[in-house]
Amino acid sequence: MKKQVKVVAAIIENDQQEILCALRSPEMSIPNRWEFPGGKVEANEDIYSALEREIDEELSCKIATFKEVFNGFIHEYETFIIDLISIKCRIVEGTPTPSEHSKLIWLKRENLDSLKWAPADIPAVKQLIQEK
Ligand SMILES: Nc1nc2c([nH]c(=O)n2[C@H]2C[C@H](O)[C@@H](COP(=O)(O)OP(=O)(O)OP(=O)(O)O)O2)c(=O)[nH]1
Repeated sequence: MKKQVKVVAAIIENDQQEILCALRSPEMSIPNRWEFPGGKVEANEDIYSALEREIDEELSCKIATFKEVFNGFIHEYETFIIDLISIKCRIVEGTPTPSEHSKLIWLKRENLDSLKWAPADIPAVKQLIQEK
């Protein structure tokens, strides 16, 4: 049976209504695809604290999360099943600086579909494009 992992992803919007997009590096799983930064929720961790921890580790900055899920989607990859939970956030301290990702870019909603997203992210991307 495939393992199911619970992953939280940050939809970080800046004052110019742009969204932070992160490119997975060639060394990561699902290489060279764009995603919303984040990672796996650990046992006994709530989704919001998990996201704050992941963003601190991956991007060296602090976020505040909206305490609601923007989009939840279960996607079956070849080797595992992902329960991807996307949550809107804003930066409260520091500037996002990549440590694992190849690149970070800020994009207006209408340009989000120009990127090659990780398959599990597509519903969240579509919802973002449609919401305004
Ligand atoms: N952070 C994040 N991960 C995503 C997204 N979409 C998506 O399919 N994923 C996948 C990629 C990874 O397999 C997994 C997240 O794991 P992770 O970012 O903690 O990476 P990891 O190094 O612990 O995982 P792995 O490479 O060992 O599989 O979810 C997304 O938008 N954000």
